[in-house]
Amino acid sequence: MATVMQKIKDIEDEMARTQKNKATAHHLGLLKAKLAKLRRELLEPSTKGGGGAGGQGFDVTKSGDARVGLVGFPSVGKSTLLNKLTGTFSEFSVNYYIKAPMVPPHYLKCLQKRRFPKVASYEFTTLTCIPGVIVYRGAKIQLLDLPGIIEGAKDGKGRGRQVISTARTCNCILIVLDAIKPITHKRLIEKELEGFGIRLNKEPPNLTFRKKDKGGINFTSTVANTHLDLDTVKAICSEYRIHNADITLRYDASADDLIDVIEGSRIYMPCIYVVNKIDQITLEELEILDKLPHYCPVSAHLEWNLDGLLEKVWEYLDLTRIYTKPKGMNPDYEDPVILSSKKRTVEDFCERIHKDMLKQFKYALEHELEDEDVVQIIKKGFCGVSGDLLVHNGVVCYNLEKF
Ligand SMILES: Nc1nc2c(ncn2[C@@H]2O[C@H](COP(=O)(O)OP(=O)(O)OP(=O)(O)O)[C@@H](O)[C@H]2O)c(=O)[nH]1
Ligand SMILES: [K+]
Ligand SMILES: [Mg+2]
Repeated sequence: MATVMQKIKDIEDEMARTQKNKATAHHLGLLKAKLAKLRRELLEPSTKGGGGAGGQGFDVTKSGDARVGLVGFPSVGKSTLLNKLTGTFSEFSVNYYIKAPMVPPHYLKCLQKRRFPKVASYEFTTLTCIPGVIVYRGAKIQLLDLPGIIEGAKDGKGRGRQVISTARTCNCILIVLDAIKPITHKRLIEKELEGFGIRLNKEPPNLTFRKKDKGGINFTSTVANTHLDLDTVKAICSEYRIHNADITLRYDASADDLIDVIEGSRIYMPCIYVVNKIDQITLEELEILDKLPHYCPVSAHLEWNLDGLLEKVWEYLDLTRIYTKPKGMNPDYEDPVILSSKKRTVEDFCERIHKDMLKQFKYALEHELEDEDVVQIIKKGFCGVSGDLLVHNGVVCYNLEKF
């Protein structure tokens, strides 16, 4: 019997042979669905087809407000970059904690155990996942240096699957590229991540897919669509043994988008292409790189543009800083509470600082907080305090005192 790997290869070959046109669209859709199913099979730890590390990532405790993973081919400079970022920005980095008066004990513990990844000219210098932490604009950002991956990583080559499984747990991925290596490397790494269900710099498909008991496949679209027709949609659904469903597109979705929705478990993640070793290229080449979307050229070794990179990471993480203001004191601008921009209601804020606090609020929980808002928490007694919302010069106060 053909292995899963062989089946995947056969389908990929057939897709490459098949000309793309209206007549073959539904057949290609079917092949894509088959491929997605086989890839999932490969990733499930229980199946025999994949071998290797299954869907398990490295065992590194998540810490801080956000996690950023460095992914790339061997020897592109991932470890150099991590060392420089956590070393150069010492006022933001681990040293900060040692000087800071209120070092959370678990951070101290992880600092004492801290290792710096080894840098060397040979490939596969880093064989495990090495975490580092920086503090940037008050946010604790965990950086993960990951072993180099090679083509075929998602299918079990090298430590690739472990690397990509770990990448799935990140809030942002840095694909590190070598400025003097072929540009095709970018596409190869993207393919490896995509094969593992990671979608880069992409919003979740804006389409609804609702299974039902009867009525067949009902396909509607609110916009003109160029990729999907009823035949293709039916072919994809039949591959998943779905015979009754309502599908509504609100944009020009592709067969892959529909498959992503049916498969579920896709992760939509911001990604920055960090082109390293720009000390090796000409100014003209650098100017071209600088204009490409999502690119950030750096030289880790010479520490060029590392501040630019951090700024971009900050932008892509899209975090919201909320300062707290103890009663009768100035807001604490040193140690903000960090929220994701997608989860930043007062309720989310309370949940972050204390689960119990949530019970004490009755009002204002739905209010969305803005970056650099100040929140004053005034607690009184233990009983059901409720809140009055005051917004004053961009300062948000929850005045609970009068209750
Ligand atoms: N010229 C130049 N060389 C660099 C730069 N950054 C890293 N290097 C060199 O590239 C080589 C590989 O660096 P590493 O940091 O070990 O690369 P890596 O991606 O962690 O490699 P693996 O762990 O093996 O996957 C080393 O010889 C570094 O000195 C840079 O900005 N410019
Ligand atoms: K190396
Ligand atoms: Mg390394």
